[in-house]
Amino acid sequence: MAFLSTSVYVILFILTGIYLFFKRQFSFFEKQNIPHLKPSIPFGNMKDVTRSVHMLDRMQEVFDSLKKKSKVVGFYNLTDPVYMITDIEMIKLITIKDFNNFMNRGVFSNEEDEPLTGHLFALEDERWHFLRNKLSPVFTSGKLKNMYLTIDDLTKNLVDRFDRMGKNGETVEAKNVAHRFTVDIISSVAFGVDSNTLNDQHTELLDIFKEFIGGDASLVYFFFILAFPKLAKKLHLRQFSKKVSDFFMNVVATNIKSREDRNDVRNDFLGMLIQLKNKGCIDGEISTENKKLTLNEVLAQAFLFFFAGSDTSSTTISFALTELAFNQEIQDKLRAEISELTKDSNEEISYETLHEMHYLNQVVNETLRMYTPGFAIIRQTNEDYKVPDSNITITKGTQVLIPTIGFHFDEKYWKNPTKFDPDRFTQEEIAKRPPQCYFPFGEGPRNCIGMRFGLVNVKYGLAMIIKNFKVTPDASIKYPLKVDPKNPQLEVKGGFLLNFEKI
Ligand code: HEM
Repeated sequence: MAFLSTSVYVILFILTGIYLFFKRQFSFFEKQNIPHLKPSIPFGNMKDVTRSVHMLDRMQEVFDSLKKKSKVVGFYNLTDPVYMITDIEMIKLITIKDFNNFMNRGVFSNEEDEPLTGHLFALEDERWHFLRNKLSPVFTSGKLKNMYLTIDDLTKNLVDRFDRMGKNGETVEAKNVAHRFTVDIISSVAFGVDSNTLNDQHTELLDIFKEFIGGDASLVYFFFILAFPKLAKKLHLRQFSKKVSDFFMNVVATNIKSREDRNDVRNDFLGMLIQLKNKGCIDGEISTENKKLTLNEVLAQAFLFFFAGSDTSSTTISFALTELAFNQEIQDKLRAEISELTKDSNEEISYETLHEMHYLNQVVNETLRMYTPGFAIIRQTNEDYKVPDSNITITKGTQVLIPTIGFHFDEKYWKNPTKFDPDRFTQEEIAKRPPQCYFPFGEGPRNCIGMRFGLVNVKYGLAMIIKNFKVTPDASIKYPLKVDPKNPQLEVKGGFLLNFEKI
């Protein structure tokens, strides 16, 4: 009997402790008098996210409900309070003017246990600064031009693949093919591996990618690590499974060694990373700091390029193709531009010609407005930050979230924002808007380092497909397109099912 009553006390004690913990966590914004949506125990503002609501839609909902109340509002990522920005002037302050206070993202990194987490996206302060300086020359347009031949070859494989599937009368899941295309490009230039997944070879890379993204169980794990990076590090949690880490470390380290043994010097990403490891600078670049990269630093960056670059680019291609399938007049106009600019060049698309395709640029910009793969930007404060012209102070060490998707659909800047309309991106229309309302690649010194490379992949892939095929939607796709809430990336519910008829 005495044992029973002790157990009841222990249970009551634990339950009271849990209740007080949630109460304290969820009073954060109330105490600061910052507007927020009521959190629910235990998920905060993340209730139903990954089940019936996509994270992107939840951010949009919070942004739309609170944007008129304050330029900074509250959002509970599970129990972790995060400040959400709803004002474009604040974007400029956080990402550019007061960058030194918002240099970091405060995301998980644990190089000791897991060297691959020492990548540019996660690194902080001086380590980030050092690597960003070292890596920036890798992404200049001159270097990109050197890699264009690789992209060119693989784009032809992409057309062949669609052609084969089209001839068989198959409806194609476009993301599956577009993802193989971007995986082939990035594994070639970042790892030195000719993966050829477009021709169904080396598909273990695709399996590893799936494992990296994970299923439902790992999504909860993913959000836990995102919300509590310091605790996750203390608990020695891994961000990637050992299988994923071992695979990449082995593949890339083996290719580095093989290139070094053969004295095989190339100008692709891996080649330049090897130069940074062995000499501390890239051939032909002037560097004030010749400190070299370690092997682990090189492996972590190659790993990041693969994951940051392949899915973002293939998602953009897939949404663009699907919108073009539903908007035939836009597709025809785009095809006319491509045909006009390639008629004197044996139908080839050179690097220079690609950059002359202004309507293609508009189509891609509009796709990235509506279907932004990086639908929010994260920063973390180093010090308390007083928000100008307000009573709000952003507390030191908390994260700040800039919901890109909220601004990309804000009627203040975009008329009829749910309509796919590339004409929003003519020079005249761009000049009518404040530039800060559109930022698919982030903003400021910590923006996307791979933007040029990503855009070339997307544009070249799209141009070659539209030049060669008439794309139509499968009857099963619903329009307007809805993203699948169960998928952490942006995917159409049911898949990007399209038909490709050779022209
Ligand atoms: C359509 C394609 C892409 C989109 C939409 C995209 C978007 C983004 C966004 C929104 C960020 C965060 C920026 C910020 O916080 O201000 C980012 C960061 C980053 N992206 Fe991309 N990205 C794309 C392609 C690529 C490619 C191809 C690579 C590399 C090969 C790449 C490498 C990176 C890296 C390394 C960072 C972290 C930069 C830093 O913290 O200094 N991305 N990207």
